[in-house]
Amino acid sequence: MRLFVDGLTVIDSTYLCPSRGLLGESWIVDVELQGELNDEGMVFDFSHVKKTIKASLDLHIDHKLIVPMLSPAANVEQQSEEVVTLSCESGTGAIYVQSPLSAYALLPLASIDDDSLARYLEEMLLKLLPENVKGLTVNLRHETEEKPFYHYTHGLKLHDGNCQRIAHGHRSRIGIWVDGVPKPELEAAWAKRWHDIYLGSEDDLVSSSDTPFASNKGIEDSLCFAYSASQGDFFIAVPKAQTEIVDCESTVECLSDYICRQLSEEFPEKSIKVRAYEGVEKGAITERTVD
Ligand SMILES: Nc1nc2c(c(=O)[nH]1)N=C([C@H](O)[C@H](O)COP(=O)(O)OP(=O)(O)OP(=O)(O)O)CN2
Repeated sequence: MRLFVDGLTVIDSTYLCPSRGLLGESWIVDVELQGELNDEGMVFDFSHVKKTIKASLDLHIDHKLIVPMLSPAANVEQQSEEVVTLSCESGTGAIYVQSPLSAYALLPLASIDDDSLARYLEEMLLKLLPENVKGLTVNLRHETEEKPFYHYTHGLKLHDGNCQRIAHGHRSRIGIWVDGVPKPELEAAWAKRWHDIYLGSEDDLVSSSDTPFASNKGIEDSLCFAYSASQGDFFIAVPKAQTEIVDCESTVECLSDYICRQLSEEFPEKSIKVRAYEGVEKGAITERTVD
């Protein structure tokens, strides 16, 4: 017997890609369980499927920086029991991160893609399921709607949960209307501008000398951001060309307002509406009207 749950949860994380650097991603998770019926006539109660699998994904993968430990490009050093540093000479420049250990998912994989991550999750999650469940298939998918989107990585220092982690991210669609008319060309322009971007707040920008990376290779071509939050101290250095400094926090409300403000400057006589997503099926709307 096979049991399925589509769209069980969404993983919003960032992974290290040796060629493209830090990639914010949102994976919609579908699962299929293969097994025998238990005394209740079920393979596994849906509510337990949801709780068990979501809890494990939240603990081990969601809102983390996912690092393929078997890639020669990923250098991970444990500074103390709690603090870990990542260095990577990526195709887009040098990347350095220092965070609490809990902000990383250090996986025994050579690279991260939908397939390798799904196979890893199958192995990890099957161990949590009852004995009558003999197999598990995980399918990781993305939104299919044909709309421009960007991959962004960020951290919310003021968030009291896991969004404070300095390198987690999302794959996010963007909708723009000018005087009520949809503008696919502006949506595409923002998707291009924020393609594989790190969004750092102006308030968190620091000199490299105020980070543990001061003398690291390629640091002169990087921008550094740092802050302390309830989970610990966070530092990141990202290639300048892959970074945009925003004059606000990077909550989706502030980002949609930021995009709207920039468009209002570009089109001062026009009414603007921005619908910015944070991952899948959620986000914020900002509207500026002119009389
Ligand atoms: N109003 C807002 N709320 C939150 C924002 C935000 O910008 N505006 N941002 C975040 C985080 O950045 C986070 O990455 C969002 O992830 P989300 O999946 O929604 O968070 P949860 O893990 O709590 O939700 P689940 O989907 O149940 O995993 C948080 N909030």
